[in-house]
Amino acid sequence: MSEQGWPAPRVDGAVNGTVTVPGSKSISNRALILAAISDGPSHLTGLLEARDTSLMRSALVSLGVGITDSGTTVTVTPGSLKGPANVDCGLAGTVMRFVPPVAALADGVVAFDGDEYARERPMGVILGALRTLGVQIDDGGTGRMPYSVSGTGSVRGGKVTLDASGSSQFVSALLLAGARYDEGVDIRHDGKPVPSQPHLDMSVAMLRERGVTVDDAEPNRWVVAPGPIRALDTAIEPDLSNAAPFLAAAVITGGSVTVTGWPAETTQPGGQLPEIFTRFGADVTLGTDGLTVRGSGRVQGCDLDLSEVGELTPVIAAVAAFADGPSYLRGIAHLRNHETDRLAALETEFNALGGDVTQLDDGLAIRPKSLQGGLFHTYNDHRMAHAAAVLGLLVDDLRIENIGTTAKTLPAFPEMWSGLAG
Ligand SMILES: O=C(O)C1=C[C@@H](OP(=O)(O)O)[C@@H](O)[C@H](O)C1
Ligand SMILES: C=C(OP(=O)(O)O)C(=O)O
Repeated sequence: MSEQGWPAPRVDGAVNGTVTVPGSKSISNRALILAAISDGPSHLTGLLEARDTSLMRSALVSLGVGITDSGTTVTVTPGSLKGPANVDCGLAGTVMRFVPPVAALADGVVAFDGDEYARERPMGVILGALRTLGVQIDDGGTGRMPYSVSGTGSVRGGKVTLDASGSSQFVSALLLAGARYDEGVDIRHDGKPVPSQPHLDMSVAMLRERGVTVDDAEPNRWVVAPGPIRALDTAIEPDLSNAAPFLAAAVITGGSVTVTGWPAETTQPGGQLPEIFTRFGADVTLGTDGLTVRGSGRVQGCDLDLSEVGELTPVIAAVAAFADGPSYLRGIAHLRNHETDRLAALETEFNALGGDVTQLDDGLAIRPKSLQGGLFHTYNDHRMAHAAAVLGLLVDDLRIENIGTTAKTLPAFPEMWSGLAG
């Protein structure tokens, strides 16, 4: 199977159906982190069960946090944080960036490592910021994995200036733990714009829901007051970014797909999917049964700024490959720092099927061409696999190398996809 790849289902008509996706990765891992450093036990329902959340759970347990399952409820009980501990980050940005600021509150040494490619993902900005806030860190001067955090049981905190143009996760990481620092945190961003604004809003909203005072009124500045984080029983929203490939199937085949449980309001980047798919020419409605996307049978080329919703890019690129004219996806230079260099990977893999994709300084130009089948490489990137599956609906004999990489955020993806399109 691995050399041959997973045969992507090919359809010769409209894809129609209803899909229920599990919990949001980004909300799940924030809920786990915040519960772990809050003032009492929290009960979480709808928590995502996938590689990234399992790595987060193991990391927190290794620091002394209690996490137990009872039916569909996960109970997180804060404990006194301590090392020594070893944290496996896998390829999860939310683990490699969000856990070090928490480990800094532990008493003892916490060592971090991860997948081979995790060593390529930038860490220097967040490690440097933590040093400024009084934390001792050893990364051998590399600004990358592996690194260790030597905690003393408390962190001074205070003012820090950083360049978060490479990833919003550098800011979110400090926001999530900052209330537990003696002086809180006062973060200023200095550099090109910070991407992924919805994810920053998500961090701020989840802190406020737990009684933390966060001032983000001034652009590029976030001030978190020191104080307790209240425990909170909460239900996690479905992962709207993981809903994207299923909805895209309707857009490109002229079908109709409903995703259940779509929130009326959300801080997830997927909240922008209705607008994006409308731009491509689909009809989108939000009803009591969920969000329904209906393809019109025609996909319009688009010029889109995806800087706020970068993680949606691979699936959007796949939709653009079937448009009636060129598309330009902009504002996403930071995707070169994701699970793989997504701009290079999309260019290489689409073009290997006969496509015409070129990298821009900050994005991709996609000129639709007739595609032929072949083995699509995923580079251990779940969203490359989603993009390939979308292409495979309308391309003969497309095979996906390492479909198992979808386990990062949606282990059931192959069965769910076959169920909808097979
Ligand atoms: O905070 C988060 O949960 C995330 C922030 C974003 O990171 P970048 O700002 O690095 O793109 C996003 O792409 C990632 O999938 C999840
Ligand atoms: C960029 C992503 O993940 P991570 O949380 O590992 O940065 C993603 O899921 O698209």
